Amino acid sequence: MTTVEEDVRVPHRSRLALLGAGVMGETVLSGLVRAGWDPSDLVATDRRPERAAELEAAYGITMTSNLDAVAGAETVVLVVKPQDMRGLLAEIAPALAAGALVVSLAAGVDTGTLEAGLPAGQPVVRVMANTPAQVDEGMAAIAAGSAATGEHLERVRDILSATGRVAVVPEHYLDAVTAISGSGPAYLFFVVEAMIEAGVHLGLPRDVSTELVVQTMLGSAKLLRESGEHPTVLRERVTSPGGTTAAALRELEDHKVRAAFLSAMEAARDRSRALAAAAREQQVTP
Ligand SMILES: NC(=O)C1=CN([C@@H]2O[C@H](COP(=O)(O)OP(=O)(O)OC[C@H]3O[C@@H](n4cnc5c(N)ncnc54)[C@H](O)[C@@H]3O)[C@@H](O)[C@H]2O)C=CC1
Ligand SMILES: O=C(O)[C@@H]1CCC=N1
Repeated sequence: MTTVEEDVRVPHRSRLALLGAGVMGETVLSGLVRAGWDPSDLVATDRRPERAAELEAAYGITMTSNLDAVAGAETVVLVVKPQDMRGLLAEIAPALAAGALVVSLAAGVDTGTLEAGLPAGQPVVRVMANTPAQVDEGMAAIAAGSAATGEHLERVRDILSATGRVAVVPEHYLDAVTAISGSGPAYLFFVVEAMIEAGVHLGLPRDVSTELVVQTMLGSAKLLRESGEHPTVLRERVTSPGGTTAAALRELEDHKVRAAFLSAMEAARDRSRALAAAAREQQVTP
């Protein structure tokens, strides 16, 4: 890890500043604290004062203004919504230390758009993460902007690997990554919800149905990971000829559930592209 350079403007000498401490921002911050980062090496901001107070109390992290946070930070992590990125870049660009690494977790917003809102040559890394990082089982994909080096990618990998797995990918994969692993937890929770309701419909008490479904989801994920088998093989092992599973799967195929998943993920990919286009149109030069 490089050291923070001396800078007389610096009110907080942080290693990492995180701007936008909502759901995903807290996911990153809490993971770093769990991984043993000293809270005094972290500084964060949120434009909602009550949210800032909540995180300060929960993690002992200094919550400050965007400009204070950015000045002197060697890594600046942006976790605001894509629609709020333009304003945030314009606000922080004059205060960024030369060479500070800017990391964006926003869906859609590409590194070209980020770079256009920052001083020339500022290194940028774009990330797509997900909420299972809250239990250290996250999946993140990262891509370098034009001025980011291997050292910058390694720094981001270090930050994110505190809470799960990290893949380095070409940037043009990131809209698809967003559709699959970024939004993915929501699809799986949706399936869990549907199965719990089905259990209730079949006469199971809600708590029993919930326990059955959640453990089945967890066990199936663990079996997939630990066996290394293809999901088709694992599904076939459950599907006895003429049995109950085959009857259920036939209904899922008849209701075009597989095609619905494909359409859903195309819609997510297209929305990521639309967010990128909107962010590009909003872009301002510092
Ligand atoms: N929630 C998720 O599962 C995932 C979210 N993301 C991305 O993370 C970003 C944040 O999403 P969420 O955390 O879900 O949204 P959120 O709405 O929970 O958090 C955004 C936070 O940013 C704060 N904020 C907005 N403008 C600000 C500014 N100028 N300065 C300081 N704070 C500001 C808001 O007060 C809010 O607390 C989005 O760009 C989203 O695409 C990416 C992957 C997964
Ligand atoms: O729904 C969204 O736009 C964000 C990006 C991926 C997950 N949540």
